[in-house]
Amino acid sequence: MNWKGKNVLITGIGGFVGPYLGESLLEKEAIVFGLVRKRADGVKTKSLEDKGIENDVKLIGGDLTDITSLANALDASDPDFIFHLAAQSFVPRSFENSLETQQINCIGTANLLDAVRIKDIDAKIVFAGSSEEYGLVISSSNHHEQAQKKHQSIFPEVENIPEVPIKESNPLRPMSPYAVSKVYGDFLMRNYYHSYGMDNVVSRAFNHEGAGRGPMFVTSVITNQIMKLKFGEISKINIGNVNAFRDWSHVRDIVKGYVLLAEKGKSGEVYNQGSMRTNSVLSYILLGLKEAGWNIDKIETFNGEKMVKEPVDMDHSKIFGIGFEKTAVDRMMLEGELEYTILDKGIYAHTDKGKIAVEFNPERFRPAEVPILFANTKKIQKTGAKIEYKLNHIIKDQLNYYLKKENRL
Ligand SMILES: C[C@H]1O[C@H](OP(=O)(O)OP(=O)(O)OC[C@H]2O[C@@H](n3cnc4c(=O)[nH]c(N)nc43)[C@H](O)[C@@H]2O)[C@@H](O)[C@@H](O)C1=O
Repeated sequence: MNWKGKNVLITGIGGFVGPYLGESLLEKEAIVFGLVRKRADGVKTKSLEDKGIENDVKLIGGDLTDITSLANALDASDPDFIFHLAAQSFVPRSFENSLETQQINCIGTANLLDAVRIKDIDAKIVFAGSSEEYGLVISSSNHHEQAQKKHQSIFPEVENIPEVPIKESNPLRPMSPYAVSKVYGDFLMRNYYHSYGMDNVVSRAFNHEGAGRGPMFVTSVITNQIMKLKFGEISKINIGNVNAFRDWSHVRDIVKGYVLLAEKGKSGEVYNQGSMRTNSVLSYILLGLKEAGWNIDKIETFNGEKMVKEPVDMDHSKIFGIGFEKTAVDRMMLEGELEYTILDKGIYAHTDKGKIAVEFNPERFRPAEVPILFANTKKIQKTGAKIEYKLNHIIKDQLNYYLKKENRL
């Protein structure tokens, strides 16, 4: 498809993904408009400045919760395509500020859809849904059994049949207000397609990371702390639930997917976006330490219990099709009843440069957790989507970002 001269409106262009998408569409010679929230000191453009595209995108001040501002943004941009990325996207914040999340993510999406409908704008909309919509997913992994049992009471219809890798047809069992808000947007997009013939496509992207990822998300929390360790600014790693598994992609691969969905995605349909690999938070830490120059000999809990018999192959990208039994977390669970020891305290990673403490902080745990996410992306692959970045490339990009002192927090 030729993007030259096409008008594109990106909501949330000032966030993490928006600047990457804006940059990619500018390279294709599209005319990029971006909705940014107005603040007393003007519009927020730091993430666009970091990419050097702040003068190339046409910024429109507005707010999803104010339908008039959306109508104005549609007038100003006359879009052929809309990428609706704007959202309150941090899961813990959605527990603390549930209504704010519903206002922005639910009402905001409804406002955008209605503004497009009422103004009779002929634009294709790509909506940023989320893998969080799947929520409680049944895996065959032993160590998730406890978490699954605990939450099964919320979803009594759950059967114990493994559901990973997760297809688009998987039941949605959202586990946070954020996840519920994305289910709302996902269904409303499709409803407006069925009801009014609007050209709406839903992306359900699994976690995506890279330089500039918000500092509160776990991969930033980890890589920021690893670089601080490296420079002697802290002496240990502070983290929450290391047993969670996520399907982490590079943001650039997901952005390519968004563009392909705009070009080839079918209206009214849903497409997973992810890497088809899954790794634990603990693996991200260990792999991060390795990338930053530490060689890990063994891992043990603070109580001196051994967690792995030998160093683990920490890039699990090849495990698809085999199961997750070979990951560090699974091994430690298979070796004994270590779950509570681990969750309460922490581990030491013994390295060639001394031992590093990884402390599990109960304040970083969530009221409800999504134990595992692992994408089946066969559907989007038919549009030509491919994952190019390996996990260690993503980690390297993030470590390089935090190499700069001014980026470390
Ligand atoms: C696709 C989806 O992706 C993201 O949602 P998320 O998966 O909640 O991302 P996260 O990086 O905050 O957490 C990942 C996992 O890591 C665990 N974890 C442990 N320790 C810490 C910790 O210290 N901080 C954080 N944030 N998480 C921690 C935490 O409990 C969770 O299991 C958003 O972009 C969302 O908008 C979205 O749509």
